[in-house]
Amino acid sequence: MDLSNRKTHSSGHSTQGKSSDEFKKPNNSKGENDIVNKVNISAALGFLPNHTFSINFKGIGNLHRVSRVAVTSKEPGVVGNGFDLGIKTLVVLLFLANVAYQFAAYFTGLISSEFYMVLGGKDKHGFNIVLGKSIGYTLLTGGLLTFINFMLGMIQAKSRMGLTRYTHDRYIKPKAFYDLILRKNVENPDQRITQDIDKLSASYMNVFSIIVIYPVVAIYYTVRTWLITGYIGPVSIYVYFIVGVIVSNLLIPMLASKVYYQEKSEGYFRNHHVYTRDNSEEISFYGGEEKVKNEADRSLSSLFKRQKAVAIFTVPIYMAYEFFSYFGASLTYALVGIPLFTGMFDHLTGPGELSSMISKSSFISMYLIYAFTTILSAARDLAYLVGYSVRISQLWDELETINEDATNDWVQESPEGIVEVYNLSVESPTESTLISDLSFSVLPFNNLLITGPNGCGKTSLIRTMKGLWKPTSGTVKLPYKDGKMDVLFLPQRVQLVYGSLRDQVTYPETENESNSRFADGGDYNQNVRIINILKEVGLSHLLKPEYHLSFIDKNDFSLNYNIETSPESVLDIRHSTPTWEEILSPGEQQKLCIARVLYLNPKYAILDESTSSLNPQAESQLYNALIRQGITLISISHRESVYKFHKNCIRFDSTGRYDYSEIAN
Ligand SMILES: Nc1ncnc2c1ncn2[C@@H]1O[C@H](COP(=O)(O)OP(=O)(O)OP(=O)(O)O)[C@@H](O)[C@H]1O
Repeated sequence: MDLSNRKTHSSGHSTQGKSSDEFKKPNNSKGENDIVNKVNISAALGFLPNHTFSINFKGIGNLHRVSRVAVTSKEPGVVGNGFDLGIKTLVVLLFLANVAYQFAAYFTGLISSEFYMVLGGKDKHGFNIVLGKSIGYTLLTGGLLTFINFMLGMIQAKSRMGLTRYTHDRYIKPKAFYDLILRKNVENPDQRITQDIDKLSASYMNVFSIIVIYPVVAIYYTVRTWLITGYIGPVSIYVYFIVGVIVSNLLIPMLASKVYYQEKSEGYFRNHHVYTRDNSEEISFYGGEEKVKNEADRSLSSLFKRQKAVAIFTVPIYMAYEFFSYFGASLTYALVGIPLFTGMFDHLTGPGELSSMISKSSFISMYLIYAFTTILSAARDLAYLVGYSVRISQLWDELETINEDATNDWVQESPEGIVEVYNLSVESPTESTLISDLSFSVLPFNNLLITGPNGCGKTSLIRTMKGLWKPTSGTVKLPYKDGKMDVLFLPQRVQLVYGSLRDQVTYPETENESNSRFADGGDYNQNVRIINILKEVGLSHLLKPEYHLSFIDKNDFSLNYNIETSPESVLDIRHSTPTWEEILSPGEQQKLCIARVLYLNPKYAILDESTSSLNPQAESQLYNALIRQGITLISISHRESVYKFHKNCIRFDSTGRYDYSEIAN
């Protein structure tokens, strides 16, 4: 039997195995590969899951839940379309291919005994037949393994797609991800969505097909071994594995904890370099290179110590692994000695008959060992799968809870179409009072300025008005148009989006919404509108092709025809990476956000420090543009320069009290 084939087959799932500690550590993709490689040496030892990942009914329930979502997903691409088979069909094909593989592996394994027979008997005709059979079986086994790996790849992609879309539908929606991140009950949701789902998808169908098929295979080869060696053969193989499991269970937890700490240090070390990259300009201005280098070196030294510990603790594991690998091979031949020396093979006298029987017997006991290895490694992988599905289910449970109580009934539609706040009291998540009993209303064109010391709760007020934070009491009434809030909230931190200049200005309007808004004049009107707005906010230089040429990817550029002659095509250049933050100054970024307000044209706009990076002249230009367009403004600002654009002012103190006054302009 060609062991390399069997290794290829098992590699489809064995690389998915993880140290239990990995589930606790921060996201670190390079480190994860390392840990997998290190722990993978356990596969041949037949590692059982260690105590942290005992498989219980609840865990299996989660796995069942996750699998059901993957298999029943109706996402395009997951269900069949044309020649593209659906996930359920692929799972059935995978199972059948695994069964077929068992037969092919059996006949391929016996071929060497047939070779011994024909070679021993110098049977040329027989040799040609066996050679032909050998080539045929090898092609069949190789073909089946390729097919199995292909099926696994397809199932992985499809189940990942189904699970991720299911999660996206619950996660990326109003309040859901905001509340999830605010509550902090489920850590690292991003890692669960991008990594855990992928890892789970990669192996669970394979693990199931193994767990369904291999016990039958193990029973079959146990009986065959028994018939050749008597009870002693299967018993010694069983004992061999029990010892292997015990040894591995003793050794792996020792290494796992060392690897966990190494991974943690690895994460810190990487963070230092991410920090250096993200703050390159600031570090250079401060001249902080030496300080930053010292920190990075300190982090490297800590990582080095932990890496050394892992290397030291790996020694006994490698020793055990090597011993068990070689001993397993010797054991199969030792077992063949039993029938040989007890006279069971004495009737074999023909040329090649004895060596053929030895080859056949050793193959059968070797396959029994292999079946055990596969079952045990699948059992270990199952424990990890349960771990992943528990993490994914936790995320779903939390999202379900959030989505069930995702009410913001304190925010209501104002019948008068104005902004009104009644007796609003707000606490921070740490339950300190920020605002008590606040009431005000903002009539159209009566712009309101909100000011007060840092941290007094100005942004928290607008969080509550948007429905993100639940107030301890009070209600908010806002104007609505076509069933949607007619108030645009511009957050303090600028958010630029992936995509073109057009996407920056039109965010968060969807393409369908733009299309219906500009249905009469088509794209042209939208283009004229965006170009005029960009000119109005002082960003007309972004409309020059030369401005983009130095930043765009050549491939992207080739998608944009007429760039030299048609200024509006400049709106659609997509940067290959999200470079808008890099290429625009903070002031330009704020101008782009105001351009958004002008484009979306809401009845009210709430601006949180939205002009803090602008010079007074640019600030005036933007405020005048907004006022000219008839948008009523509620501004949060510390700047004296904006007073003149407002009629009224709310000034908070740091105890939750406030003072409402008219601004004398
Ligand atoms: N997620 C949070 N968890 C705990 N405390 C928070 C959270 N968000 C805000 N706070 C606290 O609530 C208080 C009010 O914050 P808020 O952002 O409303 O201040 P602000 O008045 O807008 O300040 P600034 O003028 O500096 O922008 C602060 O003390 C802040 O630390």
